[in-house]
Amino acid sequence: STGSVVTTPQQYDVEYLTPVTIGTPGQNLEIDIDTGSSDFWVFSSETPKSQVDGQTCYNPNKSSTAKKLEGATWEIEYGDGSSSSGDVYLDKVKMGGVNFSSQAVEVASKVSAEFTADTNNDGLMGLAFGSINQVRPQKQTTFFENLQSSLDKPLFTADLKSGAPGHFNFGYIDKNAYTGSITYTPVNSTQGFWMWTSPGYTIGASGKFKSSPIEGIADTGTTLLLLPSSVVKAYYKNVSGASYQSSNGGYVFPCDATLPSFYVSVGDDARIKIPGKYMSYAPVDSQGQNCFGGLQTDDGIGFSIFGDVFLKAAFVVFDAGKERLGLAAK
Ligand SMILES: N#Cc1c(N)n[nH]c1N1CCCC1
Repeated sequence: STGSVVTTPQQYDVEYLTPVTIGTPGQNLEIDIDTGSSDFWVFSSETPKSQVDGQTCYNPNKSSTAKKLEGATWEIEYGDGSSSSGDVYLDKVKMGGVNFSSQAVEVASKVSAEFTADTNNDGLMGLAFGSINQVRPQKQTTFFENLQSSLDKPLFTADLKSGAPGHFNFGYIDKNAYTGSITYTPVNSTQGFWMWTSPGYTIGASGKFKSSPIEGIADTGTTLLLLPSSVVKAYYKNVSGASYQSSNGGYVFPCDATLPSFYVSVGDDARIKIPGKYMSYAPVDSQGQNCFGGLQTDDGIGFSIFGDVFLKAAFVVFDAGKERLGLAAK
């Protein structure tokens, strides 16, 4: 089998939302596919009304195929401090034309304010590795892991775009979705993530390559590109008026500043070009005078995060069959 589903950016490409259908009859939700976590959880009939602000809620009591996973509970806290928790049902899940009949659907009986405020987002589908799933007493496998053996190829691809809809595809590589060739690099999944190491980077079209291994995760659920502070400092030295502003929580610069492109090396002789315009995320003031950088530090995380600012510059193959990540220009 193969599947393909459209994913649509929200304002400033802060996140990408993807349609999914749960249960019988189908209940349609919009979720955030997150390759940086491994739980599929949704707003539900069990989420307190005070914590719901327009989200679509999955109601297992209205699904003839829903089965409660007795005794199972889950709770998750993300790196940004947001969190959610609840219990678990098994139900049919369909996305992009592929379906799995007994997917663990983690229904939220509590969500933090960040999720309540994210009014178009009905939940998260984690597509990292099941080893970091938060359901107890028994961890659950992800939607992709459940599909894997029935897919034509044991992989999925992400084609996120700047300010336009893109696609997640399952089980095949769309040759029309990228240019040139795909460079593959090993994935270390021991921490449960799609973790890989870039050999280094280049700042600007005429910049010199800096050999400096950067270990990080390919994470569609993180908006920005989070790299070591030495790299980030070196980049913003090239941006006039840029400074680290603790009040804004990161590097800020005049919105009319010229931003150099940033090249992330992959394997021995390939690199992904992030255009300068992707390196500006959003205005920090209502006048639109100063802008928050799309590149910020990975301080305190323990590894770098190749989030949407990077991923939307590439065609990305998440190849579980060969434990590798493929990257191509597009
Ligand atoms: N923090 C964080 C984070 C991450 N590193 N991957 N996905 C994350 N989130 C998904 C929804 C909220 C945060």
